[in-house]
Amino acid sequence: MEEPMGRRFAVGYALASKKQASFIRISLINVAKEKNIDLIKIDLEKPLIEQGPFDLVLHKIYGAEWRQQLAEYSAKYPNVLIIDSLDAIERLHNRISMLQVVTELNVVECETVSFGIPKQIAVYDSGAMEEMDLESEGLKFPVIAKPLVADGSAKSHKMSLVYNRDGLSKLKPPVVLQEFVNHGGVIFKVYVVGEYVKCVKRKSLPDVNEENLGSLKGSLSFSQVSNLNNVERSGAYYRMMDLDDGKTEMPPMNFLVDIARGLRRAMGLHLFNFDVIRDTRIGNRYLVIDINYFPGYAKMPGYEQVLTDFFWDVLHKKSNDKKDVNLDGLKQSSCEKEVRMLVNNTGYDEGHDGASNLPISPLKRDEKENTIQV
Ligand SMILES: Nc1ncnc2c1ncn2[C@@H]1O[C@H](COP(=O)(O)OP(=O)(O)OP(=O)(O)O)[C@@H](O)[C@H]1O
Ligand SMILES: O=P(O)(O)O[C@H]1[C@H](OP(=O)(O)O)[C@@H](OP(=O)(O)O)[C@@H](O)[C@@H](O)[C@@H]1OP(=O)(O)O
Ligand SMILES: [Mg+2]
Ligand SMILES: [Mg+2]
Repeated sequence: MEEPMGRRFAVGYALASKKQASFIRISLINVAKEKNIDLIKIDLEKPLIEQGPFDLVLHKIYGAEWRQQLAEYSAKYPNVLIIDSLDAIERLHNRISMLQVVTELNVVECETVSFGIPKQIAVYDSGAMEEMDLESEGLKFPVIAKPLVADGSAKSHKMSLVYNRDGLSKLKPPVVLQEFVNHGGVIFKVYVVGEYVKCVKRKSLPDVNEENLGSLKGSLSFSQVSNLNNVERSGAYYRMMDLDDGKTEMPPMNFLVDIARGLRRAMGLHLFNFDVIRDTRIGNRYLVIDINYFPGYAKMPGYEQVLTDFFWDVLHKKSNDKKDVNLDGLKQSSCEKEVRMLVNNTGYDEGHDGASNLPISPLKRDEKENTIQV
């Protein structure tokens, strides 16, 4: 049912100051305002329960205390929407569980494009690292070593490209050792906002020539752009990273939309992006290498409208794309044959949300958690 004329909605946001500075721009506040949506800062110094009331809480804050605050808030205001559930978000804090979900999505009968994840293993301590036999794990040098924990800390973005055993010995477990896949120095970042999907290409690590491996020293450390300081993260930086070479072919959009939809449902999340590379050995094989909760949306041109539309949709409990929610039948094929995204080997059948095992219906409230189902 439509809200009465003039009804305003309060969206509370709980964000770290860096995130707030990049995301809550005056332009976003104004576009939202035009749609009767007021964006209101949640004061993290005060108990959440004393603030609001909000129709929707948007957050990128972690930890037991915040979890408790959200639970109390939901209990006091059973109708508040919390986007997204902390349990669902926290699956992304471990680089194994983060990508596991990708392997549980299945594209049936698509001959032209395929997707997956690079081979990877977690190493939990130095002893295990010393004994590590990459080959028996199905890996070979070079590998990329990533902190197992991906909690947004500076540490969690510190990576190394490891060329040989010497490089392995310098790593500080727990880490994930991931197959380094040559991908032509281009990464595709796929931004998801509910049902909206946008792909951009950026510069990535250059290919490694295996013939040169012997001459390279143990490892090369680097850190991802998300932890550069504000000067380094200026517009000029992103212009430099944006790849407008005109020659890199984008992955098929409907293929990405299928993956995005599958991930959204399997993870029970609305706001995330995923990084995709094209395996140059195989051609049309795409690998998901990273999934991030509530990424840097402000880098998307027109993000104000996209986010406002999303808020409006969820606040009005409507779905733009009902067929998207109804998983019966085969639709939106990624290739000429029909493609079906299924959450397999989880025991969930169609019409279920792999993350919460609750039946899916269009943006319906989960009364227990005050989250909405995707
Ligand atoms: N398996 C891989 N093969 C080749 N290059 C990779 C691989 N994994 C990561 N990279 C490169 O390393 C970069 C950092 O990796 P990743 O995206 O996993 O780190 P992150 O710190 O989680 O990044 P973000 O800031 O997006 O959260 C990627 O953007 C890509 O350039
Ligand atoms: O800060 P930016 O705008 O670059 O956004 C980055 C975001 O940092 P922030 O949430 O602290 O802002 C990162 O979050 P954490 O992993 O560190 O939690 C991660 O999501 C990156 O992938 C985002 O970069 P993008 O993928 O969009 O290029
Ligand atoms: Mg990344
Ligand atoms: Mg990441």
